[in-house]
Amino acid sequence: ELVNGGHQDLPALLSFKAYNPNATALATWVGPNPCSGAWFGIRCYRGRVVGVFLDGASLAGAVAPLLRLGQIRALAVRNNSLSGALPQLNNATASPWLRHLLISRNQLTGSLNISLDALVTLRAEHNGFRGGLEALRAPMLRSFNVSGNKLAGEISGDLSRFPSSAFGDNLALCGTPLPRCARAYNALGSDSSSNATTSIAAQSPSGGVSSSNGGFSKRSLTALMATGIGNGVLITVSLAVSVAMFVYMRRKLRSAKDASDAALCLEEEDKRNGSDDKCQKSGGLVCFEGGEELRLESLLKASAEVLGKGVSGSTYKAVLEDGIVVAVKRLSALQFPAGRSKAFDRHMRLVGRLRHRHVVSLRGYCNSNGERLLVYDFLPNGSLQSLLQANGGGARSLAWAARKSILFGAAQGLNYIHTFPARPGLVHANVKPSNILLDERGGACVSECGLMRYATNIQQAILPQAARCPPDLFLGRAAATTSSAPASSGGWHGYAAPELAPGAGASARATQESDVYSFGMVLLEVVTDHKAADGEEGGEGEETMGMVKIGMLCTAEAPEERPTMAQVLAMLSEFM
Ligand SMILES: Nc1ncnc2c1ncn2[C@@H]1O[C@H](COP(=O)(O)OP(=O)(O)OP(=O)(O)O)[C@@H](O)[C@H]1O
Repeated sequence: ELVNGGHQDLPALLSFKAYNPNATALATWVGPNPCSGAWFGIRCYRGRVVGVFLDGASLAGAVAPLLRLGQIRALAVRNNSLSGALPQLNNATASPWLRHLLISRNQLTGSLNISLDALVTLRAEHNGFRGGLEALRAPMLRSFNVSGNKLAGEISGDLSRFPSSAFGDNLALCGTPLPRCARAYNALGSDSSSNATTSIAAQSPSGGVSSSNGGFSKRSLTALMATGIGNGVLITVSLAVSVAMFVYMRRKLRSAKDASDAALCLEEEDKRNGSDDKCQKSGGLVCFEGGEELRLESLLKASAEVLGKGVSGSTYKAVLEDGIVVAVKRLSALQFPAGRSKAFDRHMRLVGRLRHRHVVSLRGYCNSNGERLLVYDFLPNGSLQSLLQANGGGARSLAWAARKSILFGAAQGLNYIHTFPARPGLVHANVKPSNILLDERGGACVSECGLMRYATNIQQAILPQAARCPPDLFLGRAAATTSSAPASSGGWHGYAAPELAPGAGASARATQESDVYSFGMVLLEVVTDHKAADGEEGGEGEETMGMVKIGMLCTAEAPEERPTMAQVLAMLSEFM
């Protein structure tokens, strides 16, 4: 590491320090050897600097010198005042080992001209980057966000696999996962057009329509979890558990050499040494693809609001320190008692692998001390339930094309789940409108795959038999609502298949056939609600009848008579 008598990485670090001669964070950057162990925020490996961790250190100047460090693998300088352009980064100009580049919330400008084979994390949100994304090539990228910049142009190729929240609030980005470039597609109808390109950061605090206490003021997730929503006994227990977990995690993190370092799972990656296992232990949180940056500590500290409470638990919208928004589901201790932990873990690891544009991605989960938290992508446009419930004719204004698109999307998501290579095959087990969420474009995403198979007291939540008839065809909205479940109950309601009814026996388990039944119930509600509200237009009457037929097939009494989701999808595609 010594070149001409000096440490090879010294010039780059001192160039950076020159911008910040009086910065407290860099006060320890003195002496000839950055790897002496005394330099704050520096991580070395075999005598070379491999990590620089200076988040929130009130630093100014250019980031370029740090990117000249020849062996750097992780650079985290979020929440500073760094400015100037990001240099062109490729395997010749930058460290070929650079895996994590976290530069969000600075004042960086210029274009994102990056072509790095090893790059896994690129967090560049909330800067002033301009231009397009065509010069961004990083085949290994798993965690990515460029929202809140001034980017424009088409999102194409590999980058399209990231969620729309990764691109939001830019000047003029378009193409999958954002609306098409030529003309913004708006599946939700006229009123929601402004939502189509809204960034996570710019969303309304209530996250669009939700079934819940919309006016809840923002508080930390720990505080909200501790307060609970309506369960006095759980307050103390959850507070104790949360505080215990928090303290435990803090101690663990403090013992680490550098707290920021922990955020990158760097050590784990070094240990795994190229293993392609995508799950990493991240401070008590098992994280999956796209959730690598999640830490339990920051989750618990996140500002949060209640989205709603169902039988399986409570769901919160949590805004993390770096502006990332996630939905955190805290499973009810009653429904998910501590036992069967291994089976639960196995299931979650499987669900964490589901990646489909019509399935809400699980980014991580935590299962310890009886506390079970699931972290999902936050979907900003509420659920199908909230759409159908919207009063003042809101549901009726949902265009026929949008209804078909939501059903088609949900069917694709379910079909993906059913055909996912797993033994035994995956079952959703709780298909209902509140578990069909809407993304930025109004596209449907199926949420909470398989959770209910691990609930133990679910029978208590089942509504009376009377609530389980399919909604009467062509009834008005009010009548249809009465015949299905009270939407706010959040329980296992009228969408569940008859073979799972109370009294069917403890051994009655949800199956792919019962999922098809529930989907059929949802379909009938969506289709008949429209007919009652809007009257016929063009070929819609015929289409309605055709769709109703599909719904009736799905809701056949005998499970074996129901079509598979693949068949349902094929039938639905006739109408798309
Ligand atoms: N990932 C998410 N993004 C945005 N909103 C969500 C997300 N997950 C759930 N929600 C919303 O939060 C609310 C509560 O959801 P939750 O899953 O806790 O209850 P539920 O679906 O009503 O009942 P159940 O417990 O049976 O699933 C619902 O309105 C749901 O649409």
